Amino acid sequence: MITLENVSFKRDKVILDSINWHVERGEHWAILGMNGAGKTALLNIICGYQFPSSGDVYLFGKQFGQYPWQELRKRIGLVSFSFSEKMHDQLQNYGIEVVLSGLHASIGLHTYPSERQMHKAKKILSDLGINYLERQPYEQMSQGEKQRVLIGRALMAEPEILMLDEPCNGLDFFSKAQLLENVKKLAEEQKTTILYITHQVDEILPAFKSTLLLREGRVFRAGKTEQLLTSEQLSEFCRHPVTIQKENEQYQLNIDEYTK
Ligand SMILES: Nc1ncnc2c1ncn2[C@@H]1O[C@H](COP(=O)(O)OP(=O)(O)OP(=O)(O)O)[C@@H](O)[C@H]1O
Repeated sequence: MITLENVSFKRDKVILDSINWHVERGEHWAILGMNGAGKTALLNIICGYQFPSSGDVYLFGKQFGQYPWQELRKRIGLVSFSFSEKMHDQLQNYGIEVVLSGLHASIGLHTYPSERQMHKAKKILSDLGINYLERQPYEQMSQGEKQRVLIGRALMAEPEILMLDEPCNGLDFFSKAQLLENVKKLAEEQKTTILYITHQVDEILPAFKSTLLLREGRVFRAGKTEQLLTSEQLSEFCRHPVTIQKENEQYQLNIDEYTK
């Protein structure tokens, strides 16, 4: 579904360095890395918002550069902070309108929705447990509510890949739990492949069976989450001793020096 072969992305410095990565349909991946590791750059390359400096990118079996990427991009739902920053056109819009705008993968609602589309948007809000936001202006929503409405917006076009770029940033623990519950449900439904970017191990849900550890623009490890999220692997990844514990299916990371 997604294949990256020796993909590098350079500006005044190397941002991604010889990335090799393969995602199969139906897999759910967590992409874990520190600030500046290149996680967002990686998503931007896959979506074709940034062009690789070298290497090959394949999406849905098509090679980047050989196919109109804007067509392929429609099959991806992207929820990212930088995107939500561009939502000023939507500020006055109700939750239902924001979700409906996802139909055309564009900002703003350009055509009047059909009854079927309206029904679908309402069902999405209901499935996400946020029907109460249907008639609430986007600008009046909390950060957590905005994020969940934006996930709804991404789902409107029935994406084959759902990319969530640090969706819990800025959320309180309750909003975070609600959002993660939504993501868990989506992952279990298996209708879409999920790529979930985070810096926090406690957001790596059991449904994310695969994890990519990205460090300084390189793949440190990619593989089965349960084999990678160990104290040993993450201490090497962080270049600092850390302890990983798993309680109630949730990973916790403690930085050893500070806890002893
Ligand atoms: N188009 C660009 N031009 C120049 N530098 C860039 C560009 N895109 C990313 N960078 C730089 O590359 C590095 C990786 O950025 P990126 O946003 O991908 O990191 P990240 O892993 O998503 O970080 P964070 O967790 O802080 O969001 C950063 O140092 C960033 O400033």
